[in-house]
Amino acid sequence: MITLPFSANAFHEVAQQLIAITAEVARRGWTPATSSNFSMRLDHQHAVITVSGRDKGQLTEKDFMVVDMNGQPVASEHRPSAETKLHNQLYQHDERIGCVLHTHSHNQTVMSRLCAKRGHIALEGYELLKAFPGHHTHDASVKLAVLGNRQDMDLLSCEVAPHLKKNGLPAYLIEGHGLYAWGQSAADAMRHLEACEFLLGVELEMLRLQAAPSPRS
Ligand SMILES: CSCCC(=O)C(=O)COP(=O)(O)O
Ligand SMILES: [Zn+2]
Repeated sequence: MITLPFSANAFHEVAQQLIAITAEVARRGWTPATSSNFSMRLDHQHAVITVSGRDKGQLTEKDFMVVDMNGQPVASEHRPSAETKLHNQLYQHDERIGCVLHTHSHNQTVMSRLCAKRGHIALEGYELLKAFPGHHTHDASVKLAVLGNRQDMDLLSCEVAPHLKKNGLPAYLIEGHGLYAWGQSAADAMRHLEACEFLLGVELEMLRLQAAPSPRS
């Protein structure tokens, strides 16, 4: 009998939670063309993450695997997500982080390109800011960081590191790429992802309306 260095029951439970969330995220169209990746902390030393290259709208338990906190596969022949390093960076940054969701929605991609030079998107005056931890009023201004994209995950994680030190929103955008959002639980991470997606959609709509000729002119 093979002894696994993690609990098979815990893997099953975590994979089922991720399957439910990813099916919903994919249904909303935020995971085109096999993009996106999803993970949850399994225990102190392990995380469950999507296998690289899978259609994220069709995930079953076979599309998840376990990695250690250095991103090495554990008891799996599969290749973990190409972006495993960014997930592990978050788990190592804060022991309380339990789930990381990465998506490539239309709104995330367009807004990341429009705001890349500024390096952030200011979100102000929205009741939905209260979806983020520590925010109790619409009357606030928070910055969603927009980081430069890189193919080298070591370099990309270096872009991310200063953002994590600032203790800002539990999310960041990568230019022309997509959004990372996280939380203590899968539900928290999903709430943060949904709030970012909604607010980016509203900001994009406002930019469109400001650019359009007014109906009276
Ligand atoms: C086809 S999208 C390019 C890779 C990417 O950005 C992504 O999110 C999916 O990569 P993975 O290795 O996790 O499937
Ligand atoms: Zn990606």
